[in-house]
Amino acid sequence: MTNPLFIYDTTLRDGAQREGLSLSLDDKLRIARQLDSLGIPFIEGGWPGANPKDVQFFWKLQEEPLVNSEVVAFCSTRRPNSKAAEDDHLKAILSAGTRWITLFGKSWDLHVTEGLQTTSRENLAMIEDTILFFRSHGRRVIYDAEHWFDGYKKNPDYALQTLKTAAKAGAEWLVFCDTNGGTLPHEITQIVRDVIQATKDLETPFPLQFGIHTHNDSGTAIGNAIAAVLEGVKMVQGTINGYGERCGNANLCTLIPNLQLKLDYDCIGDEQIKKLTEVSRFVSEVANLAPDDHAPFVGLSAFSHKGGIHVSAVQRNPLTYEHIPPETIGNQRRIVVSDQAGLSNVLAKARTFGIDLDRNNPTSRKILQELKDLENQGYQFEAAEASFDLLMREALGTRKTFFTLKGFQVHCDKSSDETCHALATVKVTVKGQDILEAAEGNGPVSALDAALRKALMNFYPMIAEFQLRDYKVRILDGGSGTSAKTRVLVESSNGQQRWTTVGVSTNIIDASYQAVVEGLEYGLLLKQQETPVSVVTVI
Ligand SMILES: CC(=O)SCCNC(=O)CCNC(=O)[C@H](O)C(C)(C)COP(=O)(O)OP(=O)(O)OC[C@H]1O[C@@H](n2cnc3c(N)ncnc32)[C@H](O)[C@@H]1OP(=O)(O)O
Ligand SMILES: CC(=O)C(=O)O
Repeated sequence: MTNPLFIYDTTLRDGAQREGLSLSLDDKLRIARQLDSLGIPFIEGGWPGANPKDVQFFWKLQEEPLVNSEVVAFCSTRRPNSKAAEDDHLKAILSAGTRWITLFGKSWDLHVTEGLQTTSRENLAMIEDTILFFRSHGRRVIYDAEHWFDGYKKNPDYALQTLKTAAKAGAEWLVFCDTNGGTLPHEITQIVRDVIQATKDLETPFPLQFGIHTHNDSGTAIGNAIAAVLEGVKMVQGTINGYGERCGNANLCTLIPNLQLKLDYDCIGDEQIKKLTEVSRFVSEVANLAPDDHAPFVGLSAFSHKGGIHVSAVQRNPLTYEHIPPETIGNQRRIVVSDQAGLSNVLAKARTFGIDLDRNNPTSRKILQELKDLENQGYQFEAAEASFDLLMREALGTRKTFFTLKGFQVHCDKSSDETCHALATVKVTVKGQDILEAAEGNGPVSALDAALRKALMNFYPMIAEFQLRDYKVRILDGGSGTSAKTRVLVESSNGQQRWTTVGVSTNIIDASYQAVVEGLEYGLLLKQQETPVSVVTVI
């Protein structure tokens, strides 16, 4: 490593302080193993003693240790007017069995007097005593200087005393924390520069190393961390997907590529950085939070091209509209079709569907025109690529007819016990036979879906595997009241793949019907397809 930078992940501790995020013991262990495989040097696992789950987490890792990463226990300094050696909270930290402990202490005198309700002198004693206690038990200490920047701005002399106390007591890393997230990058630059200068001649048991821990309350967590790195800090703390207290922490999925690919620091291996997108999505899945499609580097849309001008150019040379090759961090380029499209979008999309289409084929323009006309009527194909694939096949005369719809009826009634019942009847022609089927459902769409499946099941038994996974409705021109147009997006699945179809009508049942029918048709088409097409998401 020529330019090492130590990444410190706190997803399992500060990340878990995000409102709405709750990780079970098993979730924490699964995430830790992913971070380990990513080669993150330090993983903060939690605060042993704060809750039973965090205690068990460390015990489990003692049984099956991580391979690449150091797991770190987190805690505060001892309580005021006590002894570290007699503090049960600190004993619980030792029992976690980690080599490294991260200890946070107060840098801001306001927190000492108001938060801890103690004296400035006692706070220094708490920092020193706790670090000496851990060192006497052979532990290595990272010192998180909580509220560093706010404390330094208000009372630089006292803030420096706290930091020097930690360094002299034997903390190996001093981490500047922007705990309230209110600091801006130019302030970080100046303060980090001044403090490194002010401590350069300090006599300490270990050579001093500095770190940075930023929060995103001002939207500058990434810029702040980079500013500190450019001033010489060698540890960067953050979380996967930027999860964390309030507005979150510095997002490691953004920081790592910036530091490694643009600033040439060695953070994780070149092969491991290719797993970043996968790890980001894995963590959001385990955390049960929808992934941010527009997240830099790892978001689904981070390398999606929608405007026709962009698509045309990016196909000639990706550098025209991409800041890095998406594969570097395991993401991929996507071409989106919409009313912003040009012929380039249509041709690129055709290729991903396995359809042979070129610029000189007059059908290409016809498809583009139809796309724009339908989008003008309210269809949205960027979210419903399966319907766009069917539209192309229709235009080219290659759309296969699995069944022909003759019509449907839906009855809904609400009984005196307040429950709603729906009954749907469908008429279809399949392989030359006319079929009439009826089914009930808890609503008109589920009744229609059930009746259609019943009608088709004998001819296409694979329909039993298909599921309607998601159903989204949007009113397009709300000002028109009950005659407004409705767009329905239906996501279907066959257990291995997912695809989305769209329907638009002034009647919500008709719009749903179009989307459900195309969903079934596309599922049947996929079963016939020899090679998988990229319109579907592999589950
Ligand atoms: C900047 C950060 O993110 S720090 C991490 C914050 N994370 C968390 O708080 C999550 C885990 N915390 C917990 O489970 C609990 O708060 C515990 C177990 C730590 C403490 O619980 P309790 O004993 O019930 O105390 P409570 O949460 O009400 O208050 C915090 C106490 O810690 C004290 N404290 C705060 N910071 C420090 C510090 N650096 N050193 C010593 N004590 C501290 C406070 O003064 C307060 O003490 P008091 O109880 O004597 O008033
Ligand atoms: C330690 C920590 O999480 C903070 O100061 O934000």
